[in-house]
Amino acid sequence: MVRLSRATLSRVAPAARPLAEPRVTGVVHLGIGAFHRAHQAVYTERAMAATGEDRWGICGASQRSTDVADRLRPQDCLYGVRAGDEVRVVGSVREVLVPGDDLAARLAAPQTAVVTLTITEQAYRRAPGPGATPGMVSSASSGTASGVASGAAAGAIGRLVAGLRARAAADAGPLTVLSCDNLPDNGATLAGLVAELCEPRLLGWVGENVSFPATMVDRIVPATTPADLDDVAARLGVSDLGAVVTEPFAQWVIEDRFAGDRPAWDRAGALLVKDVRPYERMKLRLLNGSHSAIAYLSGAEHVSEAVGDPAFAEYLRRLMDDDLSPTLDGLDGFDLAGYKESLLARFANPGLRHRVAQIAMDGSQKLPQRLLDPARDRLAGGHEPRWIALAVAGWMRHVTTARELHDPLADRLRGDGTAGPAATVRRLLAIEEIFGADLRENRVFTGLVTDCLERLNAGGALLP
Ligand SMILES: NC(=O)c1ccc[n+]([C@@H]2O[C@H](COP(=O)([O-])OP(=O)(O)OC[C@H]3O[C@@H](n4cnc5c(N)ncnc54)[C@H](O)[C@@H]3O)[C@@H](O)[C@H]2O)c1
Ligand SMILES: O=P(O)(O)OC[C@@H](O)[C@@H](O)[C@H](O)[C@H](O)CO
Repeated sequence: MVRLSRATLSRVAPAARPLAEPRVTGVVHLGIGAFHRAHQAVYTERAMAATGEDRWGICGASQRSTDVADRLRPQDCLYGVRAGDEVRVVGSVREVLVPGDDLAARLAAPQTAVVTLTITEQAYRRAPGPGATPGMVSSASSGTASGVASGAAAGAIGRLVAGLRARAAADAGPLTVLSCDNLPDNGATLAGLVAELCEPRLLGWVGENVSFPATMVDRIVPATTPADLDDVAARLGVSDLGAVVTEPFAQWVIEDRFAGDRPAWDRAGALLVKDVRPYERMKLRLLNGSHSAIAYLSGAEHVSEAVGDPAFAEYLRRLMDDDLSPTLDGLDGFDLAGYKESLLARFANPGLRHRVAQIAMDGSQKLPQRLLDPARDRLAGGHEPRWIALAVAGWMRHVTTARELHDPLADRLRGDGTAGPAATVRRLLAIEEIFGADLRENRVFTGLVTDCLERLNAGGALLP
């Protein structure tokens, strides 16, 4: 079958062709994975279509491999997004850079006004040790602020800082940097990590010229499978190695604090607000918290199968109702009950082959914001977060028994397989990077997690 490209677009049904054809690159994106292609790139294309502007083309940068570039470059960076039964070719991406390409030059270009990032939670991790560089876990000892300045060896945030340095030198104007990763306070978190890597003069320039608004992003985008590619090709009539499959739902809430110009994302359905935090907590705790519970407790291969089991769906309801939603505030007038039911319906979507193994990855970087912060809130109010404790016990069982463990802390998480539940809980709760210094001291929490792990190991029922 002929490959998707500008030259073969005429074979695609008119209704499935791109909505916009940008002529200028105004956005640089770090970490051009599946999520960016199905979320920010779609909003950006719709924004251009709504305004007629053609200056918000995207330059995507792959940080770690040439895979996405190898797929998209032969297709003139066009790719299909299938949401439900609808497939459309997206035209907002203009260029994909690979490691070694001059990312700093793109960040320093005056027409670049916005940088977006989806570099995964672990890329924001502060590696242990003095002078460590975020996203540089394995080479922490060589990461100093001046080492980052030299560029190539540093992680994604180091490369962003190198770009900011080039932009400051070129006096290329203000820039907005938007973290679109599933982290609490993602804007402030990123700003803090950037600040740690800036020398004083650059820090002054960043303070005056760069903003880091917080964002809440939502759209379930599983990793694309070969079957997805076949399906999209059949629907488009051309082969497409960059396709992504997602759900019809999409949400983007952005703190309205831009340093300069931006695409009209509000015209594409994004919500620009003063304070993202209530939305961000709601989504990280209810959606992502439930996702992690599914990943460590359900035993299913895909999310839809897990929620198809009525007993497991009931567990998720109790987790959300009893332990997670009571920790949310600032949502007056918002239909929280409707939101929770809509999450279960989204999870049940049989068209999304969302593997629980994908969600289970890097749990040490996800648990704190998804499940441990709400557990703290409940404990502080004198409540027993038993459903959260069950999910945490599920994670403990996972990290101590998984044949392959994908986690930056894997070496510290694996056990020798001989310890009993109480010793396992004690050992894992002592990892401060995950549990802080407080949870291991909390008798209620320790007791709940130990009971749950005993029950799980004994093959006990999830619901008492
Ligand atoms: N997929 C979703 O449903 C979804 C929804 C909301 C938010 N997100 C956010 O987007 C992130 C990426 O999801 P995805 O589905 O695109 O994943 P993906 O695996 O398709 O892409 C991940 C991208 O991040 C880069 N990356 C990975 N580790 C990195 C590191 N240490 N430093 C720098 N870059 C790194 C990869 O090179 C790749 O470009 C998630 O971790 C999450 O924070 C995803
Ligand atoms: O993408 P991660 O690895 O942060 O987490 C896995 C899922 O929980 C997540 O991707 C959700 O699908 C997404 O956050 C929905 O908006």
